Amino acid sequence: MILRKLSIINYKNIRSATLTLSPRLNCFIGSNGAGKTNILDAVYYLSFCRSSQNPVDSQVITHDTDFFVIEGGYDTDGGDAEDIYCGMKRGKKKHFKRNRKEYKKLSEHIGLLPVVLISPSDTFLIDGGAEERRRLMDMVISQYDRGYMDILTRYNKSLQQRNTLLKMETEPDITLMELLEEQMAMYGEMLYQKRCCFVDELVPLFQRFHEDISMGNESVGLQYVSHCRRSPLIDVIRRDRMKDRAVGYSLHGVHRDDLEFTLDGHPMRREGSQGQNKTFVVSLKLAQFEFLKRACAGETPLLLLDDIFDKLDAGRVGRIIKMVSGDGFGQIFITDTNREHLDSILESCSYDYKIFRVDDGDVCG
Ligand SMILES: Nc1ncnc2c1ncn2[C@@H]1O[C@H](COP(=O)(O)OP(=O)(O)OP(=O)(O)O)[C@@H](O)[C@H]1O
Repeated sequence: MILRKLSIINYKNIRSATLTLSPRLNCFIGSNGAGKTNILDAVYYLSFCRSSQNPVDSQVITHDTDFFVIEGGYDTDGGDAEDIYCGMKRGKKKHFKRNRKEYKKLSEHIGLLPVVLISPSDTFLIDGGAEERRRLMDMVISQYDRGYMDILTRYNKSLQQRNTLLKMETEPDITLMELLEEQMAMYGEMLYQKRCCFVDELVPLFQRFHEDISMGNESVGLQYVSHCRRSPLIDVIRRDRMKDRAVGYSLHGVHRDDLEFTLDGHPMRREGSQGQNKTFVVSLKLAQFEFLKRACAGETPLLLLDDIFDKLDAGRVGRIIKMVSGDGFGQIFITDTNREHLDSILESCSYDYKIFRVDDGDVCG
């Protein structure tokens, strides 16, 4: 997958930019706050119909303007051209079109343009709550499994309805409670199976990348933790109905799933230094890239590398540079404030590249 051309109007601090991109390597250089991340975020938006940073669409519109437009011209690995348009007026619904035809449901678009973003906020995967790690699983699986989001939505709906019953002051309708529990168990087991398959395939890829970047200096682990592991989900949900009534929400189910990260057998969150945490999440995201490349019928995802070298020592930076400039990766977008890192990438790559300078929202190629 190649993004040939990107046009942006009024997206955050980028007022107007039309970029003809390199099919391999695109570097965005500029000082802090210049708008480098905003360009990568616009690319992310075209794949996920949302910003990676801001869930409120109206907030991505440039402050004193009342609409934004992002357009991308793509070539798939199969040779098809795809023109994707997204536009929104302040206070109105957003429009998302593929080859000039508006989507009925945005979920139909997810997965068409696989993308992996590696950014400084990825360390939330380690420091943040289980929700961050579940979101990672959901985001990756939904890119190659069209039915996944639908099952997740059905599960969440049953969960919400059950939680409403649990909060009732009067005794809830037992037949309805049982029905909702059966639905939660059915959709929950389906999500569990899909998450298990994903994690089983991801772990060896992750460990290989981690070993290459850290030169085997650290031993890391990643394990999927779920209530489904213990016994059938229906039993787990029903067993604690009284406790659930006391607290007013469902204590068990795949909405409590987590990924456990370890460093030399200890929890990563307590144990890892900033550089070790960064190495962990970069390896995890590169594994996600490799996984998606295999899962998305050979369509190579775009790789967005936002300021990834911070906190890493020179050896690790060098090994990551060597990796991503190799043949296994497709089109890359990379931001940095520091020319030095980019120069070493450019030295080690023998292929086409483009450098864009970003200054206060203006982009020059
Ligand atoms: N809706 C908006 N309208 C106008 N400007 C915005 C909007 N949202 C964010 N910005 C501006 O975008 C700028 C941040 O851009 P961005 O995160 O792309 O910077 P960067 O070049 O990646 O910087 P760094 O090197 O510090 O990561 C900030 O100055 C912020 O005020």
